[in-house]
Amino acid sequence: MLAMSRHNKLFHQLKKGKNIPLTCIYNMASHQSQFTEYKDLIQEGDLALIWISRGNIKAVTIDAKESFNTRYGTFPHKDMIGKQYGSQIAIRTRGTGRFAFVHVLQPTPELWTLSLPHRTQIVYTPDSSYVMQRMNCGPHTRVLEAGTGSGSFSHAFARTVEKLFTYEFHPVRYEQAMLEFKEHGLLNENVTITLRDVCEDGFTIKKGDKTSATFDDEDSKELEATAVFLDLPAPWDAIHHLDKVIAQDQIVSVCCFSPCIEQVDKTIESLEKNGWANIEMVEIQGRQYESRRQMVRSIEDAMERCRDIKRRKQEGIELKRLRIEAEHKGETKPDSEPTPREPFTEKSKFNPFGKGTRVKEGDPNFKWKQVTKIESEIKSHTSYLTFATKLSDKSRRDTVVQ
Ligand SMILES: C[S@@+](CC[C@H](N)C(=O)[O-])C[C@H]1O[C@@H](n2cnc3c(N)ncnc32)[C@H](O)[C@@H]1O
Repeated sequence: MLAMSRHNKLFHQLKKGKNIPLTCIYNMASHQSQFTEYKDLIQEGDLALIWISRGNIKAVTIDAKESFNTRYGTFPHKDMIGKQYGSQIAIRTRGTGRFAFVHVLQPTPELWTLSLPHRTQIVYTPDSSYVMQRMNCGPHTRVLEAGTGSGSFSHAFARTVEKLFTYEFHPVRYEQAMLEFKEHGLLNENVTITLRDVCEDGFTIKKGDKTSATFDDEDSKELEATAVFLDLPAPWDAIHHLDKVIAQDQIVSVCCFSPCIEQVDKTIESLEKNGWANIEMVEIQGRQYESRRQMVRSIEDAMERCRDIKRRKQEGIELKRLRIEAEHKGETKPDSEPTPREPFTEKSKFNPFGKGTRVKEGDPNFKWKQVTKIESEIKSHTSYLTFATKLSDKSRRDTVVQ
């Protein structure tokens, strides 16, 4: 059995549609976020990501009494405790007695994106990293995100920005994301999640709303957002609500993530109508670049190749003539075959244009240059990214200018 933390148990209950009181979520043992604080050693209670193979990473809560099961065998958590994050843990496999191993990794937003439980489509790192740098996200950025979905992008924002206000209108997804953020120590840090249809009701967070925000004397939260990320089916319906909640005296960036060009069209229309500027649409296309060595060929090689073609042609003509003659004489084979050709070059019949003896890439007997080969297929298109900026208060402030 996989180790089942309290988090996982609550998660299962949520999946079965059971109502879990918020107090229960809040009372869960809170700890510092492993997503923002790095540590060296694996400890009891840690959230660890177990790398089994590329594309197979599992999240577990380390518990000395539990084990991590794979098809190759069982890895007791107690063998992991006290080891450095990144360590390889090996066991003897059942039956064969050979070794099987996993690596225990510290959670990062990038690894979480690869291992999280999918409740929706998610934003992957090639997009999220580009969006964050385009919107100049840093330790002073205050971000509005809708919808939260599976919380993939929320984890990346949470590591970088001052404050993240994320909104989700699906009640079960809201509860699940809230639970996950709490478990990952993000609610204590800089993340607020609110149950909200942002297209209908905008972004303002008030006392009495269903939200993880806590209130002291104030009736509503001051959002003062400087960046907005909308991953919604109809972002154009949310844009007119932004004026109330974005910073007035700073350049605010917005990015809308939409899979269809028709959505981009409607979004741009709404951005223009609501006074957003510098509108630009970007598509991220991911390709693998492979570093290879290519043989450097000289003019002499090319000439030798031409001579070789000519020689082969003449040999072919001669052979054909001999065969016709043999046929006339009623023989099956010609009396004589053309004399064998000379080797192409001194380097043992090597033909630098592909035919003949194969040469291993990098063979020190030949000259090579480093080249890049790209995959012809584009794999990672997920959505179009529409960016825009807005500066609401354009008045000159002499104190700042002086
Ligand atoms: C594609 S998912 C977002 C995935 C997220 N960006 C991630 O990386 O995990 C879109 C989410 O938006 C939510 N949503 C759709 N319309 C909404 C609205 N008007 N207000 C708030 N959330 C909404 C959906 O319930 C869904 O969970």
